[in-house]
Amino acid sequence: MKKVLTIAGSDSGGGAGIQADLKTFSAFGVYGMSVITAVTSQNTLGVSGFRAMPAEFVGQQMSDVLSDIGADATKTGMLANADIICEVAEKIREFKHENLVVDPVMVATSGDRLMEPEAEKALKDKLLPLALVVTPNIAEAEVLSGIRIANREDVEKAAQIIYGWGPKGVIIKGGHLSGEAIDYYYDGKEIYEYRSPRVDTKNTHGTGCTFSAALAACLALGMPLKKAIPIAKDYLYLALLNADSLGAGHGPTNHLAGYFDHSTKAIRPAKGLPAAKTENNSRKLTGRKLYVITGQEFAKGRPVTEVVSQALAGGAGIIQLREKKWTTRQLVEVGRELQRLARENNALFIVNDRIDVALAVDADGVHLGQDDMPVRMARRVIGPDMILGISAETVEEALTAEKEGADYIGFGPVFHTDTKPDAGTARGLELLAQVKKAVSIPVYGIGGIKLDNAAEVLSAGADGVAVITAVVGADDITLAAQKFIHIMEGGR
Ligand SMILES: Cc1ncc(COP(=O)(O)OP(=O)(O)O)c(N)n1
Ligand SMILES: Cc1nc(C(=O)O)sc1CCOP(=O)(O)O
Ligand SMILES: [Mg+2]
Repeated sequence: MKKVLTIAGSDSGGGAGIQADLKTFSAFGVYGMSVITAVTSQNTLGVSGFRAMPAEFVGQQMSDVLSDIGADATKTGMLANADIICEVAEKIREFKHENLVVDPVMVATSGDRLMEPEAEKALKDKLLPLALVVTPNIAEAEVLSGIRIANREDVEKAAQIIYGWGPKGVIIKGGHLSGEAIDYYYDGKEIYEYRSPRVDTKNTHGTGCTFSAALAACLALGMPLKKAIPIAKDYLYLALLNADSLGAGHGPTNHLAGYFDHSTKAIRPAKGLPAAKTENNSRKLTGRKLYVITGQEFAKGRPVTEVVSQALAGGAGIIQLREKKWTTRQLVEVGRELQRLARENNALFIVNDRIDVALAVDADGVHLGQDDMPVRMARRVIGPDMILGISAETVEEALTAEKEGADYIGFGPVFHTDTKPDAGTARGLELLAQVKKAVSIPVYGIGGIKLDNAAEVLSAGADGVAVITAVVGADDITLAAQKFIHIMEGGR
């Protein structure tokens, strides 16, 4: 398991601090450890008081966990005073810890101070230079930068000033500004925006802790910051959306919203967690130029398993099970067999339309169209590691699919096809080229692709071709697949 350490204060109310961090770590499937800097006495209405730990005892906790268990990422939250900050910074340096998320906790949602004002200098001088990223909200960014923030321009200025204190990145969380919840990430060169719809709730206690803990968990899981930020943001969005009103004030968010559905009282499977694709998914497709899709009615009476075996023998890199008229039982039975055949041949196996079948047979991926489950929702259901292919016939559809979590685009119909009666008119090679330019995930051309036009499809930019009849309907399936590959590798 990846291991994540939080160095923060205990929240007796359970919604922020150490408690929020550990719940978040659990939701991301990482092993959570805690170094407690202070014990606060608080509930949803406010903080009635806190007792800080002696600084050297904070250091002792850090030494004990880091020398034995170690951590793939660490986050800091409430550090209470300058002595603790200096001690934490020293230990971070001693253990050469790089994946450090600093959440500069100064004031609670309730308005209560959680850090002595004199400690700000220690935070800037000692800890920020060690941070991979610092995650102030607007109020904290104002304190750290010394400027008032009212708009995006001010955010940029503040981010640059804070960057000057030494962190490798700055995320200013715009949740406290009005309108959409926009977070701004500054990497020293550019400002990136991450948007999510605003959740209308008073249950915002612990949002900063939760976001930074999610970020640390993602870093521990090996994601780069640019990838981790939208995932942490998505996780927080779901936690806010599913927050129950506990207590009379600002209630906590629902850290385990991805696991437990309060409306049905059902434990959700882990695959229901908010998830974003891994970078790796698209890379799994690299070099796989021939994508063969089944279609029993075009197979001249040969069983689908035989067709697929022959296509694999000819070098098909991806197989899709697409049988519109089959029962679920047929799909899972044959699906299981096709998955086995694909693995044996080092190919990928994708199921068309049916997420449930794809999950049931442990397929490598699922392919969905524009009328199927929305991409984000599908991604949540299948988890981060399964390949998600999405059909698109315009640049806009392709861009949206990519943004929402698709791993590849099936663009079509490139040419006229009778195989899919509802496919619409041919979209052409020019539009294919535009789609390819617009997205950074692989694009497969589909629809009416034959041996005599496959090379043009690749020249227009496609990463490969997806075909039904040209392979499934060929007299010699293996030979047809081999010829496609030969042509696409530059042969004639
Ligand atoms: C690789 C690939 N691209 C596109 C499609 C078409 O999917 P969809 O638009 O959902 O239509 P149906 O195939 O379900 O009729 C595909 N299957 N594969
Ligand atoms: C399944 C499918 N999807 C299409 C799309 O445009 O999205 S065209 C298509 C049929 C592809 O079959 P053939 O290779 O026989 O033309
Ligand atoms: Mg479909």
